[in-house]
Amino acid sequence: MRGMWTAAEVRAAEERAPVAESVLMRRAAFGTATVALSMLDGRRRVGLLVGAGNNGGDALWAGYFLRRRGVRVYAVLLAPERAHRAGLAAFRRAGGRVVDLLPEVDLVVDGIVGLSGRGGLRPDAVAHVERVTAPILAVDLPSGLDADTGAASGRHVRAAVTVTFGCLKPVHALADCGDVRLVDIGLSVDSPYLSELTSAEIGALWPVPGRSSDKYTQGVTGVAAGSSVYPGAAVLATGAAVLGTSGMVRYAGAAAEAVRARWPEAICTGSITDAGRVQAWVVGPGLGTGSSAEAALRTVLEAGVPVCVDADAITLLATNPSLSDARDPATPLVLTPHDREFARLAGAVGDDRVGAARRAAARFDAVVLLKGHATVIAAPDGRTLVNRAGSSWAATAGSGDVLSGLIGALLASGTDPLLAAAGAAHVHTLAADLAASGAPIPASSLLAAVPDAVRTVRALVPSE
Ligand SMILES: NC(=O)C1=CN([C@@H]2O[C@H](COP(=O)(O)OP(=O)(O)OC[C@H]3O[C@@H](n4cnc5c(N)ncnc54)[C@H](O)[C@@H]3O)[C@@H](O)[C@H]2O)[C@@H](O)CC1
Ligand SMILES: [K+]
Repeated sequence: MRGMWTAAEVRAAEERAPVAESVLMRRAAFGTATVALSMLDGRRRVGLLVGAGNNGGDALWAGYFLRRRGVRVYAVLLAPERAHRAGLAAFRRAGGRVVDLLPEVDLVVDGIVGLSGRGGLRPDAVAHVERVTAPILAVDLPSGLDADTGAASGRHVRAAVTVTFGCLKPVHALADCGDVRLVDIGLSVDSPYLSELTSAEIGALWPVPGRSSDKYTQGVTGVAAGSSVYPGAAVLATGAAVLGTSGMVRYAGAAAEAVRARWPEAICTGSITDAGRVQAWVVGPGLGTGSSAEAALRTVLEAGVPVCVDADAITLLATNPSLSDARDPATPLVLTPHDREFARLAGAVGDDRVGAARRAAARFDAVVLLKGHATVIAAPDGRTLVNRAGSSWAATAGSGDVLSGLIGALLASGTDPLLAAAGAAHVHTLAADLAASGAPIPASSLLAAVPDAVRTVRALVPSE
């Protein structure tokens, strides 16, 4: 698990550190210089863009270390009177040159602004950044991005590599920071604000049958989805539940014929009340928002088993909040909104996607999976995970139906709801990458790649 901490948490850790800020800065700068040398690969000209604070200080000290390795280093000071004094003195002593405009260089170090950055790049910084043709190494984070939210409220630096210190920050998973390198500077931090599971961890949590397993061991997933207008959503969600685990799947709804034709292994009925026992329900994809859909949602919420509420069922919950009263508060709920569904349910997402998901998770006492290129998954107890997509191929019609089917299958297996949602999101994006391999794909191809994706993450699990 890779943890990420907010700017405030990093500052608190800095204050607790047993060494002075200047020592931390030199460690950070030495790490930056080391990464810069690896990027230079023998070339010898570096430019620094230096802002007003300690981020610029890191860059200047990195320039000092680079000078000691014989690199020619030029620095543009964006706020000369506020440039880090000790860093600038060391840089000059070592033979670094302060210039008005960067000459042609092999690498540019972005020390414009770091953890304290607010808003996008200022116009003077934009002018310097726009002239850059060399790869950019961002110090701590690409300037112009927000450390905690990854949001770009204006122009920002596009970094080939970001070098960060002590611990990762949310921006490193929520925005494009290029290749992120972490340098240990001896900070100690508590439990993370946001975490990302590794593929091997997803592989380890994925339910697989043991020697004594039967079709019930991994639970029975119920799928209440689809309608005569949208039978495809039912076929996709049921298929994902079928392929996600080796547990059994029951489908209940108006698309029973279509589901039976595609997935003979699913047990199909026309109504939820006839479906029999399940260990988790998926409700919503293609269900519609009429009275029968509302009745279906109410029935599964009353069933006393974990429920994944997706698509139309989210809209129903948003328009009729009293439906939540049907739920036994002890049973887990997973909500899987995209931004528009989230807005109906809990107000506009805004720039702070992690904060928005966390607030909604607390308010609805549910795991909230907020879809995006970086999908944020928040649990009511505050644990928050992020799943980064390797590509955007999963952004296609029907893709969400596959995701909710996978979540349902993991919930039925008894997996912790936060991990069920995060595990499903991970396998879902991986399946999209595997299926697409560089070309657009329909959701049915994504679905067909689910076994390959599960195999891929399972293969990474270290054998006992
Ligand atoms: N906190 C820590 O533990 C450590 C921090 N270090 C460095 O210190 C940095 C944080 O330094 P500071 O808190 O001095 O702040 P920054 O260097 O991030 O920002 C400095 C000042 O720039 C101004 N500013 C804000 N937004 C701006 C924008 N969009 N454009 C231009 N100027 C803007 C503000 O006046 C701000 O106080 C970190 O990102 C990291 O690089 C490292 O030296 C290692 C240790
Ligand atoms: K920076």
